[in-house]
Amino acid sequence: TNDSKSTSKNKVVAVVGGGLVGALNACYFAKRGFQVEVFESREDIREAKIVKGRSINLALSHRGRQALKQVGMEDTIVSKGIPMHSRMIHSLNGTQSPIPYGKKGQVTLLMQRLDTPHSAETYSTTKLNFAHKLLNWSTETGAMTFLRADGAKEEIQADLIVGCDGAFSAIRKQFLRQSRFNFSQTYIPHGYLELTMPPINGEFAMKPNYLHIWPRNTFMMIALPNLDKTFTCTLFMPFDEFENVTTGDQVIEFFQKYFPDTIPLIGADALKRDYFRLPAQAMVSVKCSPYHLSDKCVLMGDAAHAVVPFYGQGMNAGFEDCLVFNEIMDQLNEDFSAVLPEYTRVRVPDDHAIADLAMYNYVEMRSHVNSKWFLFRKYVDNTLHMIMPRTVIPLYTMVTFTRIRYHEAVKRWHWQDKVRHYIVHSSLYKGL
Ligand SMILES: Cc1cc2nc3c(=O)[nH]c(=O)nc-3n(C[C@H](O)[C@H](O)[C@H](O)COP(=O)(O)OP(=O)(O)OC[C@H]3O[C@@H](n4cnc5c(N)ncnc54)[C@H](O)[C@@H]3O)c2cc1C
Ligand SMILES: Cc1cnn(-c2ccc(OCc3ccccc3)c(C(=O)O)c2)c1-c1ccc(Cl)c(F)c1
Repeated sequence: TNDSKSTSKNKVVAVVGGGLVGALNACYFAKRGFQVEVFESREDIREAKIVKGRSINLALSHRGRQALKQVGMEDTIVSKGIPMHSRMIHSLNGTQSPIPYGKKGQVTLLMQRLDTPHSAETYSTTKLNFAHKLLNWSTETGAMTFLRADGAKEEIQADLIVGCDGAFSAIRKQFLRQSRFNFSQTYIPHGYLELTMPPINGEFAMKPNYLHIWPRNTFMMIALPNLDKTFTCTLFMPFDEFENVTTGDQVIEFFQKYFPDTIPLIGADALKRDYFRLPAQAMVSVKCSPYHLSDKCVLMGDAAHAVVPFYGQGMNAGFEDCLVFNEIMDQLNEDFSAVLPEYTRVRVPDDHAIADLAMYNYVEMRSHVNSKWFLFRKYVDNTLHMIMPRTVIPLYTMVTFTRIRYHEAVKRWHWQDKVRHYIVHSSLYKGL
């Protein structure tokens, strides 16, 4: 019909979910001249404080930065971020060992979760509808039903629906009823809890430009710096273990055993109080395909692929979804009937690869990564890379500091493992 030829000017794109990926997507479509309506179930976050239980700070790396750059948002986010150029590995005896990420400029950037949603408002053609919760939508007519704060139901139509409503997506529910839709969901036995490490005499309690890691096999903790000179510490531990720690004294005993250096920095009283502020949160891994439904609807971000946070790539992968979709919109000049299936064909293998890599990291770290092993592994990676920079690129480097497609990085990593095996073994035989 001739309206598919009409310019994007008078087409309406409904972005369901105003989180990190929804907000960025709104910018991408608005920049193209579409009329964008964002529907977000939560109240306007300018009123609401920190969302309960959500990770409040995140590691932004290369893929995410490239996506932000495309819509001119990189500078504002980067200016409010703190660069982390190395990991700081905390051993049980309190020794701190820095391991640089690699070359200069290879930094991961601390990003505050609350920064992006309102960036979408910079475009006049974008309307943010808060307190609009999607209840259902029809795959025949594309009509969406929203529940508003006043309890009224509102029916909305759009030329394209972009499902960015997170790991428990209501948009994806309709996909589950389509034949040939593949879906898997796995909860891991670990939970996470966030603790705040306050500044000491107005200064960071630890070195700020590092991603602090306490690898203790089953128990892991990380600390990311915040602009207000606090650190947000995230403790990862099996739910069974969380259930064993029920009193303040047991918390201190546990930290004394595994993270002794953090007790004076978090403060024993704050530790006893904050530890019980919220229950440990669950972590789920969701994989599905296809990501689209005819020329009507497409899933992006956690709605398409929720990953466990052991690679710090969930948001980066979701942001890269927006960038890849935009590249395909250019290639197929915004023809949704061609863009959507091509997006599924290109993006599913990569998002499934990072979901697998994140789960692999979780299993690796949970089973045998303590500080010695962490240091050894990274030392080997960095040394091999120094000796043969074009032959061996550490997997973490490919994932975090390049836009090598996630599934290509995995293929290359398997190939490198063979090469490394061969080098080690052949030199062993020579030595014998
Ligand atoms: C502990 C932890 C640490 C993490 N650390 C990192 C990190 O360091 N780096 C990184 O890249 N990623 C990290 N992540 C992953 C990152 O948080 C997610 O990948 C990212 O938030 C996904 O963004 P999204 O917009 O797709 O989904 P969400 O951020 O979940 O946003 C979904 C939005 O949709 C709204 N919504 C939901 N249902 C409806 C509905 N029915 N109607 C309307 N609106 C709805 C929600 O209110 C929400 O605002 C971490 C995750 C966790 C849990
Ligand atoms: C938020 C964020 C950003 N990046 N990373 C990350 C993840 C894994 C890493 O190595 C895995 C490994 C080290 C040694 C041996 C095998 C695997 C490294 C690294 O190489 O520095 C960095 C995280 C993160 C997230 C959760 C936990 Cl629990 C954690 F520790 C870190």
